Amino acid sequence: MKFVSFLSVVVNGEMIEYYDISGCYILRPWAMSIWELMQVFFDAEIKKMKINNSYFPLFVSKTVLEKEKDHIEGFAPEVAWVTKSGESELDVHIAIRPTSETVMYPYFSKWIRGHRDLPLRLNQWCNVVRWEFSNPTPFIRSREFLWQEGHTAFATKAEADSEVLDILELYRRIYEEFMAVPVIKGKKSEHEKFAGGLYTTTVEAFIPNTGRGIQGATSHCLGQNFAKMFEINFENEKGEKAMVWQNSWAYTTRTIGVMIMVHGDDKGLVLPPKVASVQVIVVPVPYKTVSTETLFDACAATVKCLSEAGIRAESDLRDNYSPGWKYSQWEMKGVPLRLEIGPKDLEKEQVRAVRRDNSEKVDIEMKNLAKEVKDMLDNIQQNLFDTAKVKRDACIQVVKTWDEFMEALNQKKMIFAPWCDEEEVERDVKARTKGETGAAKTLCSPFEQPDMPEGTLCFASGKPATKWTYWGRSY
Ligand SMILES: O=C(C[C@H]1NCCC[C@H]1O)Cn1cnc2c(c1=O)CCCC2
Ligand SMILES: [Mg+2]
Repeated sequence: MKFVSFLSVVVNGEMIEYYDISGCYILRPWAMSIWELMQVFFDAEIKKMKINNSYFPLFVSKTVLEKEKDHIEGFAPEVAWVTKSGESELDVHIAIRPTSETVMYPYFSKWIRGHRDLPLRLNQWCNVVRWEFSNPTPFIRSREFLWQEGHTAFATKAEADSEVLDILELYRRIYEEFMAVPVIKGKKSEHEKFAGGLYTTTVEAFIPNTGRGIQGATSHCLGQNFAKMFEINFENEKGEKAMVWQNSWAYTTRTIGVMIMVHGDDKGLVLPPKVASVQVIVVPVPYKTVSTETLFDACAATVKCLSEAGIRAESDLRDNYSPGWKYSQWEMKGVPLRLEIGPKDLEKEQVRAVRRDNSEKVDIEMKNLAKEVKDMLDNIQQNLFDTAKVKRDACIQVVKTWDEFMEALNQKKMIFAPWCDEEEVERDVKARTKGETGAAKTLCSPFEQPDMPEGTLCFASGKPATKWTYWGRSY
């Protein structure tokens, strides 16, 4: 899907309404229902891990936000401030949270005294504000977005390291099992990681149409950096004073934008069944040989049968639109499966099923309806993932030299290259590839590392390569 059609599809598909403040968007039910379906899964999973939801204030005072310079300095321009209430100036300016480390951690320090207070594991579902200036895009880059942010504290590094990967697996599942989007699990480079942390793990997606990588979600080990900053100590079993080991992790409404870009086609949105609030739309095809009432009753019975089988089905009985008009509207909205019911179908006690992913048409006997539709929805979910994976894999290009790298970059590839893992070299690649379409950067070093033959040299520096790393232009 071309980028320009992305902007029109999210509006025509009734997901987004533009708002009069740039970079802010209205999430209409067609989008909010996707967010909620993912939230149901993720919230249940973190509850199984004994992680508790909480809610911290939206506002953070200037003094607290700027407690640690290096945490905030790179981001300062993005922070939105409240400076007045009514006509009177606030003596202490108040920031709107762009993330909640500085909001939460003074209280982590207060609540964590002994090892029995650990692990402390909190999550919050909320909005954050980052007043970005680069091209605002619904879901992908907005000045306010919804996310969940997890913040956890442990007595040992081993526990933190383990949770980082548990959460990253949940993010992989969100993309691959719900959004049908293939992702690569890996570690961010020193240059790309969250500067306040020890290391960042990520699930990286790729958009074949634009040839850009996109960070899907991140799970950071913060080490003891914030514990030092906020004096989050505890008395360990030996009675010694020790600093906690912390993680923080988030996924955002950006996930919806990635799903749209990967699956959308020239007819509009294509929703994977797992995240479709309407999985099946039943459309009557009126004809003079049969009464509208009979037809509508058949549609209602079909919806009832599917709903009782746990399938999210609706019927479109509007009498002011033709079947054809309805077909293109529900295709634009990306409903995975359409069932048409006309006089012939009634006679033969069947329905005409039309798949949104590959436009296949097949007749289904009414008596097997629920089972056949369920199998078809599962097949659509799997087919969307398989198709996306084939497309994404076709974009991956292994390179060994700078020239091969530049050629692949200009062919909008997701580049896999042996790298010396030196930060200076990454900075240099960024500088050498700067252009109006953005510089190349590391996307991640995958956990699954192919073997590195003895003597392999870094594509950019010619030094001995130590890591296979994905590179590309990104969002
Ligand atoms: O937010 C994080 C790290 C972390 N925050 C909590 C959830 C996980 C992870 O995103 C990094 N970060 C990004 N963006 C900004 C900040 C920032 O710390 C601070 C202020 C302005 C913008
Ligand atoms: Mg940012």
